[in-house]
Amino acid sequence: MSAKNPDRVVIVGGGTAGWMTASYLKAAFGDRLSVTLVESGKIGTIGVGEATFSDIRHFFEFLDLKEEDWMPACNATYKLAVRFEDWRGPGHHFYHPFEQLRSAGGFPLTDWWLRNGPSERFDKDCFVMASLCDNGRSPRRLDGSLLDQDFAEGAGDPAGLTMSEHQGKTQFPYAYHFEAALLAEYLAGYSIDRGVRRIVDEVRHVRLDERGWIDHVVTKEHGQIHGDLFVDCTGFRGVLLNQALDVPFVSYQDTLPNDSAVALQVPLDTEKAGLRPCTTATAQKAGWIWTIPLIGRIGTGYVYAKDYCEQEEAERTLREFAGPGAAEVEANHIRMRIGRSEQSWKNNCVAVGLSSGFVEPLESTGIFFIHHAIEQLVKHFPAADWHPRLRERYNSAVANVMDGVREFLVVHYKGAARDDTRYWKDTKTRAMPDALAERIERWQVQLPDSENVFPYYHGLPPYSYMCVLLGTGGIPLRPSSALNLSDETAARKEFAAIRDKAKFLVDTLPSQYEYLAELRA
Ligand SMILES: Cc1cc2nc3c(=O)[nH]c(=O)nc-3n(C[C@H](O)[C@H](O)[C@H](O)COP(=O)(O)OP(=O)(O)OC[C@H]3O[C@@H](n4cnc5c(N)ncnc54)[C@H](O)[C@@H]3O)c2cc1C
Ligand SMILES: N[C@@H](Cc1c[nH]c2cc(Cl)ccc12)C(=O)O
Repeated sequence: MSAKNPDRVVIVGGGTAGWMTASYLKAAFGDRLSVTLVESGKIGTIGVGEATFSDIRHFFEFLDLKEEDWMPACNATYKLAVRFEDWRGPGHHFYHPFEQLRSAGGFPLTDWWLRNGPSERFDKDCFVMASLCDNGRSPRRLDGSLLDQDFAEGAGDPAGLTMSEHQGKTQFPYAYHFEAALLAEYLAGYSIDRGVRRIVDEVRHVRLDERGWIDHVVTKEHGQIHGDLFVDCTGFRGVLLNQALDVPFVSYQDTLPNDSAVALQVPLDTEKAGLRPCTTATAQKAGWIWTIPLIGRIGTGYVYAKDYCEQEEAERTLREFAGPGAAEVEANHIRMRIGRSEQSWKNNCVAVGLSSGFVEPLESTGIFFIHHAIEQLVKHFPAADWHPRLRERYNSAVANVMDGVREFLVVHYKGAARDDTRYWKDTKTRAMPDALAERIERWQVQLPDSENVFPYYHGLPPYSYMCVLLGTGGIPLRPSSALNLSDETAARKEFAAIRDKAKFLVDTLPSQYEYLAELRA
């Protein structure tokens, strides 16, 4: 056992996970930590991964990066919500926004809405963001100020807290869309400027010592690369953790059958088309299509289950959906490994990114998983004794985040009212994660709250569950019985205030295109 604290990190993989890890570790430990990143020049990155959680702002803040520093370089746009289309039935849409749910008389507005909502749109009645999305508004004014002082940036949040310690405080009003490859490139420049050594080469062998810990990796042209801690960012291959250290992979496929995707990058005249400030997930016969508006192009892709749809049919469906602008664009077909490694940290090897785990991008969680993993790695960084408790706590936090998100995604399918194809019919009878069936039973009598959703931190607050259940429409819900005896004056006032604020914001905010054109000028 080494007598010194580990201070040499070797990262294998140069995708979003690799460069997010390298840049964050450098920002955390500076020159006290040596970081080497090895990435193959021949094995491509996954090439997708463009929408995020709002928490990602803490990543950029930690690196001391402002929006004007990185957004133009990554063709980035704002994301106020996910817009779900055709999940309840043809022509229906609803939003899952970045906006705290208000209460009246001690009960969430959604309870009051179920009892006697002002309209058939719970999202427009309970959240201002739904109106901003419907009208293509920017979350910032042309002077750069945020849309509303209610969303004060970081108000009262001490700097440096991890995401899990932020949840439940001010819900920041937006996330981002960006070109994954451009972000990786930007972070590579940031990292190399701060002393990260980049080696473009393929790792051919992983050499273990007598304890089964990684002693070094052997590359094709740069020989042996030694280190103390090895970070596996090799994507779905899991070259270090799953292959060399033989850590099993726990599949989620029995509950989430979507295992394939086909993606297109469709050129876009942004000025002519405008910029919808949200990700769109449009339900299809055997899955759903994502639409992510970027500067200059639309990122779009069909996530589907190969047991219900051949890849040729999936590509045809996507091309028809994307329209003539996609005619000359090459399709990127992807097989997705759905699930997580049994443990993401074994001995002196930590997996971050697809090598650690992945679920379909329905709620844009891949980069959230990376960010969470890196924060937790810093929080549990080993000392000379490599205390196993640190690894155990890390593995538990990472496993819970992925298991919790998996459960949240299953709720989308269990709740989807549409049942027009074998795929959608099967969603209702498919296996569920343990305890979810009981949770769904309870939600039909008492809406989701902090006591009856997945019990460990997984990045999603109870109101996210409310949005999905109310939006998909397939699970019968009812308001708290206490409202039968409650005065609804306060709720009526709250609904009126939301309606008035939404109208004011739509009337006074610039379009997203107008704001970003200024930012890029
Ligand atoms: C269809 C799809 C849509 C997605 N959409 C989103 C989204 O909207 N939002 C989101 O947050 N996430 C999304 N994701 C997830 C996101 O793409 C990934 O989390 C992110 O790109 C991280 O990928 P990675 O760096 O782990 O792996 P990769 O991008 O696959 O990178 C792997 C790296 O390892 C290197 N490598 C592999 N083997 C070796 C070797 N032997 N030697 C040296 N180098 C090696 C490769 O060269 C590459 O650099 C999506 C994923 C898929 C599949
Ligand atoms: N911590 C997450 C939770 C969240 C709250 N609203 C949304 C909406 C969507 Cl589309 C994803 C995630 C979330 C965050 O603040 O990003």
